[in-house]
Amino acid sequence: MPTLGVNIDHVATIRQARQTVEPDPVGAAVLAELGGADGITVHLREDRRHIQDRDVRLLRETVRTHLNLEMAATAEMLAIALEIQPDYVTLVPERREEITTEGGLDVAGQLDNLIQVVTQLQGAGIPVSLFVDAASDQIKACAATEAKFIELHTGAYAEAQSEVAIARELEVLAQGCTLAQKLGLRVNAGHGLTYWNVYPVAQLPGMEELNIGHTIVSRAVLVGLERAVREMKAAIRGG
Ligand SMILES: CC(=O)[C@@H](O)[C@H](O)COP(=O)(O)O
Ligand SMILES: NCC(=O)COP(=O)(O)O
Repeated sequence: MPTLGVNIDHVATIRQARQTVEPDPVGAAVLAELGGADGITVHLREDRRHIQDRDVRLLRETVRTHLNLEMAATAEMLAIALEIQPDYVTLVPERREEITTEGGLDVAGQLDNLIQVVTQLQGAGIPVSLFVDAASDQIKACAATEAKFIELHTGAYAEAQSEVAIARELEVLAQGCTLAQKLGLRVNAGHGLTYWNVYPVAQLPGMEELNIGHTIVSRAVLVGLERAVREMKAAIRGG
């Protein structure tokens, strides 16, 4: 059964709506861990629309499970990661105009750059995960970078409407999961997962960790973060 990385980006979204100091993502991480989170994930975006550098620095000191820093593969973010030393880094694509992450990282199209970034991070003792679509060319390119993990982008599965489309997208994820493991990659997944669609993804053989944020924070606004995390852990178990 996969573990749960709770992405607390959107706690910071509420804070940034007023450019104020609450709710504090650092406090949210404590409550998420009390609710059973196996890790904390934050996306330090180039535009700082939600998580701030201050949040990442404090989370490094306070997170008791593991801290996963999502970031673009840029010189700025590489320097921050090497300084703060998260438990692992997930390299994700970023476009300023996007509402949220729209697709997987094009590893095949920027292999030389990503090999350099992965080598520097893992050389500094920080394992790297690459956030990719479950496309065989992308997964093969991930293996070429010698990154330890991939994170399968579950957006297409989450957005599928019909039973046929859901089944098709789940099969794509399953094939990607199998190929990745054959190539020696460890497999995580995330993006758009909810209490209602998470269980089939959790069931994929070899799935290690699910990174889930928006749906948990959405529920937490109504019932509290500890309970929202506890209920997501149960949903992952099929409860
Ligand atoms: C990579 C991914 O799917 C999310 O973890 C990412 O954080 C989405 O960006 P926002 O949190 O800004 O929506
Ligand atoms: N990488 C996925 C993640 O961290 C959370 O994505 P979402 O659940 O907020 O869509």
